Formats: sequence, C-alpha cells, structure tokens
Amino acid sequence: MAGSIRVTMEVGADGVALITICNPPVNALHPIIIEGLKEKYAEALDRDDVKAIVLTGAAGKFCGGFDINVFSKVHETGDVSILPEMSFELVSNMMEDGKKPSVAAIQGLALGGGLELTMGCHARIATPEAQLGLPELTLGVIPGAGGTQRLPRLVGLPKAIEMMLQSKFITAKEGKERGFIDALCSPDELIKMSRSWALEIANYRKPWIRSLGRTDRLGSLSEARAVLSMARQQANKVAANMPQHQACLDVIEEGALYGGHAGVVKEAKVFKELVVSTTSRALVHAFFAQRSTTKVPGVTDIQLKPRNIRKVAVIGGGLMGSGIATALLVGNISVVLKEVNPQFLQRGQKTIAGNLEGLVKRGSLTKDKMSKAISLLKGALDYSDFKDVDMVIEAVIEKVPLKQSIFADIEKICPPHCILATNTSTIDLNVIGEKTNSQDRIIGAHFFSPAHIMPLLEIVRTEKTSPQAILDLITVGKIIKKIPVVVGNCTGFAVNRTFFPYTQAAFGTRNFNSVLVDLMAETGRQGKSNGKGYYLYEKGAKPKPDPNVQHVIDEYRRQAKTMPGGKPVTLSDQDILEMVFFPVVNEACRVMDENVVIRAADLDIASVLGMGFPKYRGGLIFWADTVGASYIHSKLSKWAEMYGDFFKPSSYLEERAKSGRPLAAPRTAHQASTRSRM
Ligand SMILES: C[C@@H](O)CC(=O)SCCNC(=O)CCNC(=O)[C@H](O)C(C)(C)COP(=O)(O)OP(=O)(O)OC[C@H]1O[C@@H](n2cnc3c(N)ncnc32)[C@H](O)[C@@H]1OP(=O)(O)O
Repeated sequence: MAGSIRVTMEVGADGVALITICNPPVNALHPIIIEGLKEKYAEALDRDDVKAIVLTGAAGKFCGGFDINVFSKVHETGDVSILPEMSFELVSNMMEDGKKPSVAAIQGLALGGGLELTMGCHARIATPEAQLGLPELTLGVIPGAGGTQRLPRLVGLPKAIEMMLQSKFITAKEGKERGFIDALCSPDELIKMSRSWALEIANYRKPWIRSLGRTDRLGSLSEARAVLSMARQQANKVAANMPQHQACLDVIEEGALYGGHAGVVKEAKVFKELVVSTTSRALVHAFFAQRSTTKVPGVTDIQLKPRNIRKVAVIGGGLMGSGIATALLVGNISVVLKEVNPQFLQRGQKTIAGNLEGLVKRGSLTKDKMSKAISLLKGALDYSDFKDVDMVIEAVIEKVPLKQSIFADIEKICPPHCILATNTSTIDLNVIGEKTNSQDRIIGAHFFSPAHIMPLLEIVRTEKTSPQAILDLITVGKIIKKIPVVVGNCTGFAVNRTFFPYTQAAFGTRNFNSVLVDLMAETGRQGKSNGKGYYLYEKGAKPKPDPNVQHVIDEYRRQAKTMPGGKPVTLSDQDILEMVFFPVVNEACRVMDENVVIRAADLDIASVLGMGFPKYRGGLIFWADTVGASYIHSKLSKWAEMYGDFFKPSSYLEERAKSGRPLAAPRTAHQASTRSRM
C-alpha cells in the first residue's frame, strides 16, 4: 500500500523541481503524502540547483483533498492528534513564504486540501475543465489548510462563501475568469507552461504573489460585514442543525477583521473542534457508506465483467416509466418506450421531453445532450423492437396479473441474455415472474419518483437472480448516475418496508390499517373529490382546514384509545419524533435481521437518498445508534403496552438492547446462517 502512496521530485536542467503527488485513485492527502511534501519542499528549498518549484498530481488529477479515512480514524479513536498538520508548516511557511516560487499545475480536480495547496502557490496553471472546490462542509468540517482565508482573497468574498458554504465546484475556466487561475492550457502543455511560469516568477518577470497578504479582492470591512450577515441568515435557513456553516463564517470574519494569519490560526482551532463533532462523524460515515453500497459479496468480488447494456425497453410511459426512460437516455442508453395505444405513447414521449427540458433549465444538461437523448428514444406499440434489447424495465400499474402476462410475453420475445426487470415498489418478484422460466434474469429496478432526479436505485434480487444480472444492473445504475443499493425480495423490499410505519405510527395496529380514513368516508368526507376532507376545497381558493372535522378525529381517538380520561394525550415534539421514528427503526431491525440488506450502512444511504432522512444524521441506523438500542427498546415496550403490537420491539432490537452491541454491528456468523434471505 505505502509503495503506491508517495511524493516524487525531479529537478530539471532548467532548475525547476517538479514535485508530484501519487496516491491513486484521487491523490488524497494521506499522512504519508503530507510528510512527503514537507520533505521534498525542504529539499527543493535547500538545493542550490533548484530555482523554482512546480507542484502537480499524478494520473491526470491534482488532488482530491485530505484523506477522509483519517477522519474515520479520529472518529474511531477520538484522538485528534493523528491529524497531520499541513496549514502552517507546509502551506504557509514552506510554500507561500518559501524563498523559491511555487506554481501549481492543475488537471482533473483540486478539492479541499488539494485546492488549498494550490492557493499556497504563487500561481496556478490549469486545464480548462479541472474541477476546483472546497467541499469540506459536506463532511461536517471547514477548510483546514488556509482555504477560508486565501479563497476570499483570490476570488472575492461572495464567491468564496458560495463555494465553501454550498460546496460548489467551479471549473478552471471559470477560475481563470475570476482571477483564481493564472493561465489555462491543454494537458500536454501543462507542465511545460507551469515550469516556464515558475522561472518567470523566479526571475521577477512575473509577480510573486502571496495570497494570504492580498486585500484587493476583499472589499471594505463594511462590505464584508454585509456579505457575511446575509450568508449567516442563509445558513440559518438551510443548515440550522449543522455547526460547520456558521463556524466557517466566524473564521472568515476573523480574517477579515484581523488579517489572514489571524484567520488561519482560528481556522486551525475550529477545524479540530469540528472534526470530532457528531455532524462530522455522521457525514463522513455517509460519505463512505454511499461508496460501499456497490460492494456486493458474491457479485462484485468474483471477477465477473459487466455486459454492455446498449438498448433498454421500458414498458409503460407513465410517471415512472417516462422518468426511467429519461434517466437512461441522459446516460446515452437507447430506449424503446412501449405503450398500449398512440395516445398513451405520445403522452409518455411528451413527458420525457418535458423532463429533459427541465434538466436543461436546472443547468444539469446541455441542449446538445438533450437533442442526443431524444435521438436515442423510439416509441413502440408492440414488441417488434424487443428482439435485440439487453434489458426490459416494466413500469406499468401495480396489478399482478398484468405484470405476470408481460413477463411471460417478454421472455418469449427478448433475447436469452436480456435482463427482465420490474420497477414495482412492493410486489414480490417471485410472484411477478411466476409464469416464466427465467428466474435468473428477473430483478427489481426500483426507482424513486421522479426517477430522472432521485439518486437512489433499489436493486431487488430473489434467491435465483444471477450475479451477472445484478452486476449489469449495478453498472447501468452507475452509468445513469444513480446510487444502487442491492436488497432482498420481500413486501416493500428495504426502503418502503422500513418506512411503512412512518405513516402509520400515529395509528395503533401492526397491520397498518386505520379506522380514521373509514370514519372520514362514512361522514361523507371524500377529500378533494367532494370538496371536503381534513380541509375544505373551494375552486380557485387555497384549501382551508375544516374545523368541523374535529368530531371525526375525536371519534377516532376514542376508538384508538388515545384519549385516556376523555382528554387527548399530550405529546411533546420529542415524543412525536420518537413515536414516528422508533417504529421505523424497529422495522429496519427486522429488515436487517432477515438479511434484506447486505449491511446497515446500505439502509442509511437508502433512507437518506430514498426517504430524505437527514444526511447530517448519518442515515437511519447511524442515527438510531446515537440514540441507543436500549432506549429505543424501552420506549417501544412502553408504547406496546399502551397502544398495542404496532410498537412491539423486534427480536433483533431486543437482542441489541440486551447485548449492548450497536444496531449497525455486523451479525454474528450464527445469526447470519439462521436468517438468510439474500
Ligand atoms: C485539509 C482540509 O481542508 C480537509 C479536506 O481536504 S477534507 C477532504 C476534501 N475532499 C473531498 O471532500 C473530496 C471527496 N471526494 C469526492 O468528492 C469524490 O470522491 C471525487 C470528486 C474526488 C471523485 O469522485 P468519483 O470519481 O465519483 O469517485 P468516488 O467518489 O467513487 O471516489 C473514488 C474512490 O476514492 C475515494 N476517495 C475519494 N476522495 C477521497 C478522499 N478525499 N480521501 C480518501 N478517499 C477518497 C473514495 O472513497 C473511493 O474509494 P473506493 O474504495 O473506490 O470506494
């Protein structure tokens, strides 16, 4: 491992020392790299044959920032001292204040500490599409190597705050327009131009600029205060429950008031405080959890190669089908969209066009790519175009007989390698494939609406689904920019099943029915369809709560026994949060107990991406472990006695509460062998 992590230095006849960061895949700043940079810089500054320095990254990338694994280590040990120091000794003292000029040669990406290294240099040369950013706040921390001070001095305070607080990347092309990048060139020219630029600085033919000392882009103090005040208000709105946004603004303000060096000193202190915050623990967990979902034992670790999925048929052009088709088209995959009649087909094609236009409006698709996507779409009213498809995704209404007949048909018509996928959100795949003999090719491709926007793709496998089919669908998922999570086959699969209780927790039965809706219907409250439900609906007016519905709710409360002594129970916000989410955690425990998911972290990511669970809580199970299995078990037990079995703790939860093992802890070998579903 250490062999592939190294910093190299070559001193050319021109007197330029080329220092290169090598740490595949993104040249992350592992402690070995930081130490190596210090060593090479010390040597370069000391050698008489070195006039100037160029810093770059290997394999087409500059640097993806500090090694986030080190954060995980700090979280495991609580020992902040293992964080290598780079801000003062390396960036400020050796690079920026060193007696020889440094130029950064940037391609691919320069993020976080990587971008901070470039800002310690006296000039930056880049390829136009290189991605530049300070995404530290997405990890619950702030830039920790001078970025909070140098970026505002290079691009101005408003842009710097936008880049840091929204973790917004810019291209080097935009960086040039903003004066952050000194020159753009092709990858082939990059090192040559950077060497020349560094020598020009050394010979005083180009300015030798130390970013930390610049004030020309900072504006006046009153302007800075106004910008910071606006940013604080915005941060309060979008990140009220996270500490790093306000903390970042505090540090920026310190530098605006007392100078760049004072700001760097405060930054270092705040960075270390935030690294051990609950938010950072959760966000770093989510970072790695999101990248581990596609590590599927028995599928991605058996040297299988994904097949090329060139053409996909989507059956059903409704909301889901058209969204799925849109996602595939944007991923440059040809789509045959089949519907039952010309009207429905036309409607589906129109929806797809609308989706694509929406993506262009959002700035996430260029007009050229929209045209390319549309050119890959073909409409169909029969199966004649199915003879050469590599995958079919059925996205029709949730009626079992219809799905079964479709699968029987496509099995006959499609090529034998074709993957037969369904977008069903809850129906057992074995039931859907009952009338076929292709169980190895049947798989769930459960998208979340809107399918061309929501990042989660729940891949559902039965005991018979082949590893090849799973790998192929994972690969397609990645191509269309989804986060695939592989789950087992059961009613509701992992995400919907886990969150079924979320909508039912106010009700008293385990089997998810509720008399309230029946009572509403019995008292003539059909909702919008007859103008009254919980609200009164008048044409052209905003729905208004209907005070007369109270007697229906009181009757329901009486039947649900939530009015002891004739008065409704009073619940605090915390009570409500616990009564809604603890049953969800309880169901998640059953999902893990039955091995419907490979690992708890998959359920964390699925909850965040599929159900909007806060990422800064790390996902459902990560959060539940911060609350504690024992506490959750005690509350559910109490409510089960009061309100019935809906709240009855699962055996998995009970076992973890008793043993003290975290809910996320892997199952023991014995547990795994007795309850396998995957
Ligand atoms: C000093 C201070 O300012 C603190 C900092 O610098 S904090 C770190 C700041 N940097 C980041 O937040 C960048 C995080 N990484 C990304 O945004 C993306 O990985 C990427 C844009 C760099 C590349 O994206 P992509 O091409 O999609 O590849 P993956 O995300 O799948 O990543 C590939 C593997 O590289 C691992 N990895 C990426 N970045 C880091 C990192 N900074 N430290 C450690 N490891 C990193 C990632 O986990 C993937 O590993 P795997 O084993 O292949 O899953």
